[in-house]
Amino acid sequence: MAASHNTPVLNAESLSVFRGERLVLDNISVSLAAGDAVLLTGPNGAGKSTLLRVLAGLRRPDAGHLLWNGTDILADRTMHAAHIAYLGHQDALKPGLTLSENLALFSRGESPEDALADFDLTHLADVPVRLLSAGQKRRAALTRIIMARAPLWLLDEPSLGLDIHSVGRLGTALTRHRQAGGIVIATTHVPLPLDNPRQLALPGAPTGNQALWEDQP
Ligand SMILES: Nc1ncnc2c1ncn2[C@@H]1O[C@H](COP(=O)(O)OP(=O)(O)OP(=O)(O)O)[C@@H](O)[C@H]1O
Repeated sequence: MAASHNTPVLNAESLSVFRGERLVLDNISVSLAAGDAVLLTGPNGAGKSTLLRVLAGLRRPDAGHLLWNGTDILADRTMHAAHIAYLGHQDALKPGLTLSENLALFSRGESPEDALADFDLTHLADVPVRLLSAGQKRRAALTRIIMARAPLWLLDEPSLGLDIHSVGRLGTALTRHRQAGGIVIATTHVPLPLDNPRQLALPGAPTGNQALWEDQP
């Protein structure tokens, strides 16, 4: 079943974020409407994952505004959580549960069969996730994204560890999501199977004192 969304619009306006004492994101603005896709690129440490986490409402920006259909995301992060499907570097699966059991945790009432088939995982449905390979786990995490039925996909290096066939399946899922009115924002260091994405290139760290780091969520 295709997702259907009411012409969502995401506006990020003049976002700035410090990590430790370093300004990682400096006055970043981006606006996306239904069907849009943006690739976040830039060198290691440029702030791509940080920006995704801010867009997901998982981290508060130090300056700027974040609006979903004109409403401040930070005013109601629980509400925003229903709009997003977030794929981080970790696959966020419970290793002791089977693939089906994991997906049941994210299901909004529908069976996982179609989403499992989308990533050729049907034959692994009853296998505990701890026994899956890295690429199989990544495919499982992408299956979870599909099952979230959320309009805004925030994907941190979604093709990491995928074989060529799975990259093709990812492309199909991305296209279908956009055709249904969804939005995709993805970080990547490699080409992704996305038609006509816009690109937001983050410049990366200036050379300078990096000894000011402190651990932050
Ligand atoms: N927990 C943390 N506490 C403080 N600073 C952090 C923390 N995690 C990351 N940083 C810093 O924030 C900056 C941006 O990191 P981020 O992970 O967003 O970069 P990235 O562009 O996604 O990098 P990569 O391409 O390596 O995945 C880096 O300089 C990093 O050192």
